[in-house]
Amino acid sequence: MLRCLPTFRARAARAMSTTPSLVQIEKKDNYAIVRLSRAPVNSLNMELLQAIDEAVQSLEQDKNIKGMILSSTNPKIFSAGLDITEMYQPKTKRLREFWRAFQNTYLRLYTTPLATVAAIEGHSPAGGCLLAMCCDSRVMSLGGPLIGLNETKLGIVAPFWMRDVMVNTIGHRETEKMLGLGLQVNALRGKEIGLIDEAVPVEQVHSVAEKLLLEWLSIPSSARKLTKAMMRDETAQKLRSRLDEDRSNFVDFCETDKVQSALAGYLAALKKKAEAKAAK
Ligand SMILES: CC/C=C\CCC/C=C/C(=O)SCCNC(=O)CCNC(=O)[C@H](O)C(C)(C)COP(=O)(O)OP(=O)(O)OC[C@H]1O[C@@H](n2cnc3c(N)ncnc32)[C@H](O)[C@@H]1OP(=O)(O)O
Repeated sequence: MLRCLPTFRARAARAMSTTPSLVQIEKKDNYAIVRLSRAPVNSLNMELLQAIDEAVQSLEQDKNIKGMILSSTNPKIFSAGLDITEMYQPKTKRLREFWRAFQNTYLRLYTTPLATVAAIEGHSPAGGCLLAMCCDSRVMSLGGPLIGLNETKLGIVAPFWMRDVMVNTIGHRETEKMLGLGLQVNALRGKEIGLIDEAVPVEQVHSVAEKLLLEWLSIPSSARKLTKAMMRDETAQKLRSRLDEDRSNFVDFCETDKVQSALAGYLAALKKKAEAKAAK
């Protein structure tokens, strides 16, 4: 048994060195850069959601770390939102675990005492937009990338807590339009409506994100954390008190024929677009 141990350890080490990590953490002096790293588009499957949750939790436990920049290893895509293949033709048990992972990741990121800034270089639809909105500030690159909650365009409905976070960020009327019409906007329009704090050329996204983070970190820490809690706890508590009900609503909705056929159509359209791109 003891003789097996080094072999087992060597295998585990090899596996760890070859399995790409879904989230990369780079620690700086008193903050970390957390890069989503699930090719090709950082679609949020259960494992990526759990990895984000664990990454934030581990940074919260590190006494030297006071803040984080949430970013992507893919400069063209921040995150494509929830992985649609998790919701299409699902197994109920996995679907339930997937939604719980989404709820947990939202609650962790929205209420973390760390100061958080989203550095958005590329597209950020739906669940990607939620991750960005959970941060204290958002910097986005000018030009092509779009951000927004586009769920209605897919024929699905965002849960109340995604709506609440958007209302807290851009107000009721703008949310009504963005959410109802499934709109995605570029950085300039995002800045006009308060969804984005800074719209800058792509090469400046990280330096401006760092500047914003340092501004948050210049505030006396306990005052900053208590104020964040005061602003956000009520919204988070609304979901905490209804976790199971929200999950049941999602699972029931997702498993309807109507939603399954909408997801099938959307996946087929994505595939067709990808094939046309590859053929060029
Ligand atoms: C029932 C549910 C009820 C309630 C849930 C409410 C909450 C839902 C939240 C969500 O997040 S839903 C997901 C919404 N996301 C989107 O609409 C984004 C869809 N994707 C795109 O628009 C584009 O892919 C892009 C992100 C702009 C990137 O474009 P690009 O041209 O760079 O890549 P391409 O489109 O070719 O995609 C590459 C590859 O990735 C697959 N893909 C893309 N997005 C997703 C996704 N969200 N889930 C799963 N897979 C995705 C795409 O099909 C291609 O795959 P292929 O290479 O195998 O063809």
